[in-house]
Amino acid sequence: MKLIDGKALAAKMQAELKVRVEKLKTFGIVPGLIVILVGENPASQIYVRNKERQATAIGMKSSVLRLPEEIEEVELLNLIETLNNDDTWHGILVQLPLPAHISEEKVLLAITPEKDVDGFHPMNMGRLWSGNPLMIPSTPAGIMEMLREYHVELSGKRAVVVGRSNIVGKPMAQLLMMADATVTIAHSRTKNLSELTRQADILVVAIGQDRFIGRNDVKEGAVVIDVGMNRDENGKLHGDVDFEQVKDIASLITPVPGGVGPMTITMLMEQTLRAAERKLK
Ligand SMILES: NC(=O)C1=CN([C@@H]2O[C@H](COP(=O)(O)OP(=O)(O)OC[C@H]3O[C@@H](n4cnc5c(N)ncnc54)[C@H](OP(=O)(O)O)[C@@H]3O)[C@@H](O)[C@H]2O)C=CC1
Ligand SMILES: Nc1nc(=O)c2c([nH]1)NC[C@@H]1CN(c3ccc(C(=O)N[C@@H](CCC(=O)O)C(=O)O)cc3)C=[N+]21
Ligand SMILES: [Mg+2]
Repeated sequence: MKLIDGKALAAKMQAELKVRVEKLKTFGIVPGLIVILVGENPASQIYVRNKERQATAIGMKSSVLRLPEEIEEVELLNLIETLNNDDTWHGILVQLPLPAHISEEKVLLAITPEKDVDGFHPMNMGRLWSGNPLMIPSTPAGIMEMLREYHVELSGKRAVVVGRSNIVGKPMAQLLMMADATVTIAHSRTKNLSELTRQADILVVAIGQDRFIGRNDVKEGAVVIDVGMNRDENGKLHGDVDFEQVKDIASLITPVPGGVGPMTITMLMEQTLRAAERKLK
């Protein structure tokens, strides 16, 4: 078994991003990412702090707007409209999930697709699925970078993605398909899931179920990508894959933490930088 070190790859990419940021600054453009955080979700607080730290570390401008849980939907929509027209910000990210009284769909539609660094706007989703992407969701984008870095061959390989969310499972499947893998998407209603996952050369798991995938669910030599982030009662983080059970079966495997998570944040920075670089053209 070999570990896919997401943390190390993220650090390497950050150094490259820093050079691009400096270059852009010589043209008078400071790339900026603004994150909107509604309410007090403790997990979100951590991610948002990590994003701010990383943006600052590579020389980007970054700010977090912390809004009260009770904010009205229309206020949030107005704020997004203001940010859409503010040249300081090349990327706008609204941290999910949102409180129940705010429509996620309306909020995602309000962000101008050019600044939608998450790639969640229907136009960006549509562009990805039609094979002409503008912004790519950062978690699957980071996974593709990891597969590239570790020279994982995808063409003609059998890939199984477990989970069909708009932010991870679906875009992941499309990126793998664009790389010529044969892709199957599984979800909570899939029958004989284990039989399916055991056929995967590349197995991506994004379901939010603590250590759900075990030794009998993985083919010998498979590449296993674990997106899950599950915190146990002691505050310890676990993936959707039982790392201890699977590590000696997989040829390559991502740990949690230190795998997909750090790459997600770095790819967000990359998309923001790309949005800013487009201003030069
Ligand atoms: N490291 C990172 O950068 C990120 C990590 N995450 C983590 O990844 C996980 C998934 O996130 P997200 O995609 O947003 O989750 P969602 O809750 O939006 O989607 C979960 C998906 O998993 C499926 N699912 C749930 N239980 C099972 C099961 N027992 N068997 C098969 N499929 C199942 C669901 O099926 P159905 O559609 O039928 O309900 C659904 O499609 C979470 O742990 C999250 O914290 C998320 C984003 C980024
Ligand atoms: N609009 C929006 N965009 C997102 O990209 C988005 C979101 N909403 N909502 C929540 C999910 C989750 N997510 C993670 C980012 C980084 C880590 C990360 O850095 N994880 C570290 C550990 C962090 C820790 O210790 O808690 C690791 O895996 O090593 C994890 C999860 C982004 N998300
Ligand atoms: Mg979710």
